[in-house]
Amino acid sequence: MCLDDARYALRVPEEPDGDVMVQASADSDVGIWVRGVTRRFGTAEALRGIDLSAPYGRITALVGPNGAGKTTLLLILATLLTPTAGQVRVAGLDPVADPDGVRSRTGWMPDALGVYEQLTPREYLAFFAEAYRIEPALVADRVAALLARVHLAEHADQPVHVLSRGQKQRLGLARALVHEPRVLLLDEPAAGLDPRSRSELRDLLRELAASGVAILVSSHILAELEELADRVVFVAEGRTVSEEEIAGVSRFVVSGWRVRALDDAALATALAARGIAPLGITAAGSDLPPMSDVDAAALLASLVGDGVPVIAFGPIGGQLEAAYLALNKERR
Ligand SMILES: Nc1ncnc2c1ncn2[C@@H]1O[C@H](COP(=O)(O)OP(=O)(O)OP(=O)(O)O)[C@@H](O)[C@H]1O
Repeated sequence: MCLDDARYALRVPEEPDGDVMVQASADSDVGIWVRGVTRRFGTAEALRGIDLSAPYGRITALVGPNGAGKTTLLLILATLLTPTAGQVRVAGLDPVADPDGVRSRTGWMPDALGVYEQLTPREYLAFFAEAYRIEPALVADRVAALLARVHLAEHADQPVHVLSRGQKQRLGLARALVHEPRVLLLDEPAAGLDPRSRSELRDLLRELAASGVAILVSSHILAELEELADRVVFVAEGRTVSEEEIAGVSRFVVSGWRVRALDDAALATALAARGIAPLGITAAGSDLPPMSDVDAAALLASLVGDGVPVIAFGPIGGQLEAAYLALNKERR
């Protein structure tokens, strides 16, 4: 078990399940609200000015290169680090002034989960439920429901050390949910998960968002975040570079579009007739030069209208990846 995990669970408020008034604030309609946050470690500036919002009911992706400050920010939101300057509200509360209040409303899943290897998943979750002061009569049912929800019911009574990495990851998610948080912070939650587990994680996070939870998730797997998230916050060198709706990131597409058809010859003929020369042709499809969303939509419609059996048409590398690369290019 890592120290942060123990500190996090054990410093919880006296009555997290009670009707605690959420501190009124202009920003209490968003789960997470961050303005001008900086954090220094000695002379190193890990965060130099982060702004972001993560609304309730939505999944916000935190995207940035190695060392951008994502984990530092998540630790601040989880009350495990204090900011050097700036304002932070999590579930309407200030993590520095009211860390216990924030912890009672926040689920935190770090990238490397420390677990008590000798406990079983059932015992492990019951331990955290107790640490969060869940009503004892409710613990067994809540733990059983969580184990089923993360597909660990059949391993519920084996020691944690026999679980695979992916199964431990799912146990970590169950732990983050044990006190039914309103805000969920996930650092690289899909690391170590196989494709099926990733898709189940996606479904579970979508369900939680639909029930009103504000979710902030960092990951390097952009294609996956693109399917999962509603919004994205790009960070680099400790600063927010851009905050976007996923639906709007297509405006960043710079690297071109990829089209694939069941009939390669028909596609080649149709493109040539429109004066479009592919930049390259691979098994993945024909790579076309950059064009606007509107032009891409018109081209797709006209190819389909002419009977070309198109089976895929989209930005090369995915919209989020294209936006990420475009932003990095702008910055250079
Ligand atoms: N305790 C610390 N002491 C000194 N520097 C630190 C400390 N923690 C983080 N940093 C520095 O702060 C910067 C941001 O680190 P952070 O771990 O937040 O980045 P990240 O975006 O999560 O990176 P990654 O994607 O690689 O996990 C890095 O330059 C890192 O070296």
